[in-house]
Amino acid sequence: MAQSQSVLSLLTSPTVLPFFLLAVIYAVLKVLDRTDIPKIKNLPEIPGIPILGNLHQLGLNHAKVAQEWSKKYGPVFQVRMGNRRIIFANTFDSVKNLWITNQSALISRPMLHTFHTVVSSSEGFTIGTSPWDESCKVRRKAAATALNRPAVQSYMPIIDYEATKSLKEMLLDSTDGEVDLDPNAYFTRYALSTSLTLNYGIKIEGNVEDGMLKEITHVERIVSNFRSTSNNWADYVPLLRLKPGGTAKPQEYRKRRAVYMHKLLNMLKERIANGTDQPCISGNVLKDPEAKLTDDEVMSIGLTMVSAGLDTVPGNLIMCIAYLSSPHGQDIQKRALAEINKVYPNNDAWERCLHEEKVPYLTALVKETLRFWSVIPICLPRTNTKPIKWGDAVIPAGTSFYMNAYAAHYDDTHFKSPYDFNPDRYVADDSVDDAAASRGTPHYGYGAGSRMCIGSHLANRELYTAFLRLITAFEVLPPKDKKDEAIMDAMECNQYPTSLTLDPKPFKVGLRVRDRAVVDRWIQESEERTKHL
Ligand code: HEM
Repeated sequence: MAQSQSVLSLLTSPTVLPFFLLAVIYAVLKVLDRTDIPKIKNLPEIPGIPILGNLHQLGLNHAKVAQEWSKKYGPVFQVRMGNRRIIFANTFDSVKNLWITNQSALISRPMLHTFHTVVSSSEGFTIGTSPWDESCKVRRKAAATALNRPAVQSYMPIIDYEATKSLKEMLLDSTDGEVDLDPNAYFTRYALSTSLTLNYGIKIEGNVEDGMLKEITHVERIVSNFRSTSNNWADYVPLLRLKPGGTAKPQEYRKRRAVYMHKLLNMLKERIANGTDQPCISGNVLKDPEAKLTDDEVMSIGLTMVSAGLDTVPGNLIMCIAYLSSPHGQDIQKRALAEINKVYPNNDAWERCLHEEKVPYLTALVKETLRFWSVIPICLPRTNTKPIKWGDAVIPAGTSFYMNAYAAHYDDTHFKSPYDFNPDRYVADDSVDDAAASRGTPHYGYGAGSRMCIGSHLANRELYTAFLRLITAFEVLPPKDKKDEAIMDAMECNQYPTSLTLDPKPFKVGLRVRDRAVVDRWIQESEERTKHL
């Protein structure tokens, strides 16, 4: 006791105290400054500062800043985001090497504080946010089977119904081209209602003002921001988690999400009990005595289905429509219509597109949209379960990897004139210089490798059908008022550049119906075909 008192008085004596305090501060800084993975040898590192690392330098637009850094530091480099070491890959070939050549090692996902600990504390994780384990494997397999090519073909009546509903509403709301429209809400409903019908057999019955549509869209958008790799500094700097009230917003949105997720599942369970349910993915799992999925796993598939296509499908659709309204977009529409008419001279494309994808230029338009607009500029993060070699560097297991899909999509060593919107780059025609892009991996819009998007067949069919029907029904024109014009740049058009998925700034387009009588007939035929839904 006497000894510890004398140590205390020595430490607090005026000559020793300043040095003691400095030593304490140094020790605390050393602890706070530690990273999950030590500096990796033989891999360029972006110079940063203690504790924050490079977090502050990455600013509001990580994809752009990292793209700039890659010009000086090379395609792959390490950064420190607070206490995490992250590998950024920024070119087409470096992504291919890490994500595809090393796909068995790069199979897991890191956990981030805001999303995994706060937002997901009750309803669990989606498939796309789950680290790789037995449960993730089972859920991914169940969802992938329900979203494979033949399964998606059987869902085409739903896409027929939803595409018709949205285009009909746009036709009426634009009063035959007099009123310019923001296409966002129409295609958000298209994507969400399709996913809900597939998963729960429940569709959004109302128009674009529907309450459930608005609530799910708003909550999922905010939740997507909590998933963002750049939005939440508390994910990287643990000290910030102590900030009073810091988790209030994530918790509020967790609760709001829980309300509709449980409501949807309970509605389905009730319908199964009454024998009034429609065939659907969660229903199949709930009714299958062989299915070995727990209630939490069924909830996880539901969460995945609700959220996965909600920003991504409409983001691509509406930004392509934005482009079509531009002066160059007028030429693209003319070319697309000519190609459609060539394949379908009898005016039956509206119906035939449900069974086949026979217009290569439209398939190319879908691919170019996914590349050009890069709606997930920094792909969902990965972590490696085994060491990965990059040049002379060995990246240890457990390191986080961020794919800069935006930079890879605008990599001029892979794409000719990447800043031009040019569907022809994906038309398999040898006269086009980078037609090679149409073979192999065309783009990273759906990610790459072992945890690539499993909804890509569904999304491709949703995009192809909507584009074909839109272009055959309407001329997409610039808005009458210049201030309503969309911004034709994948980064500048984003109202929240820190969000995980592109959140387009509002804009409007004009829609002039090509032939009202023909479009009315197509709508009527679709409504007749899908009246059982
Ligand atoms: C145009 C629309 C879509 C885009 C651009 C898109 C994009 C992506 C991307 C970039 C990833 C991460 C892949 C990776 O890490 O390599 C992903 C994962 C995923 N997507 Fe999509 N997606 C779309 C639509 C959908 C739809 C409609 C569904 C299902 C209804 C879906 C289900 C999933 C799932 C389950 C994962 C996680 C896969 C895993 O972690 O193993 N996606 N998506």
